[in-house]
Amino acid sequence: MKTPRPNLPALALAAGVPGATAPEPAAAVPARLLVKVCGMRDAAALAAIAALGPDFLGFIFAPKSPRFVGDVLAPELVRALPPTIWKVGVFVNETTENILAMAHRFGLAAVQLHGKETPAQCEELNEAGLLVMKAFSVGEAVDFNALLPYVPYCDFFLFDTKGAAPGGNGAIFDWSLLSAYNLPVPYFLAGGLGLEHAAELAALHLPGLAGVDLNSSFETAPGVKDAGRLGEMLKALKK
Ligand SMILES: O=C(O)c1ccccc1NCC(=O)[C@H](O)[C@H](O)COP(=O)(O)O
Repeated sequence: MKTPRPNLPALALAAGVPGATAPEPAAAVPARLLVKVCGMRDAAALAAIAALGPDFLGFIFAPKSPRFVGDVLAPELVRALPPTIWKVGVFVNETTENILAMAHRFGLAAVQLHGKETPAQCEELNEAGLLVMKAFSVGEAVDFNALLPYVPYCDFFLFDTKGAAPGGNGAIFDWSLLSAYNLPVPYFLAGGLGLEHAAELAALHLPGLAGVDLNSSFETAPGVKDAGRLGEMLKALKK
């Protein structure tokens, strides 16, 4: 059974995706940054954070991460989240078979590939009906040409700070590196984003920027998100 996908046209419009069409004027959302809260692991906070209305919630299925879902979070809790929120499984160099099994078990509508996944694997997952986000680590420079083979199979890219771990390093990178972005895939900005960046992010204009990814800066412990601080951030970003 396919997991129902939230309203992609409305999200695409919000993100300024080229060629996105309005589903109905009433359903169109004002232009604003999409928000993904990543690394959800704490059952106690899940409902409170979902109630804040993030566009995407990320669940990490990389065993080495301190935010690894493992057996900590019951699949039913994830499946029961409102259908308006995209449930994203975050994977690092996982097989397509295992990704699809987890997507089915947790009712995931989207996958974020945070390792060395190939365009062919993105294509397989896209053909399986999942929204595909491919993450790329950013150091001193970005070679956008290297991303070209991924363009046909990805709904979003995600640019994250290069660090010791594949993700969740809690450090920002030089966002001005993205001012030369010229590909048709919208992207999320990730890496160490915190409340202190809210005003700058709300005013940020970068080609292709669709949303922001929030993670370790909003935690009291790895995987334990602070709903109060996240609420403040969402409010600031939606102004
Ligand atoms: O967060 C993790 O532990 C993680 C581990 C392995 C792969 C990906 C991971 N996170 C994916 C994300 O999208 C994070 O939100 C992103 O890396 C930014 O995290 P942070 O720097 O903590 O804001």
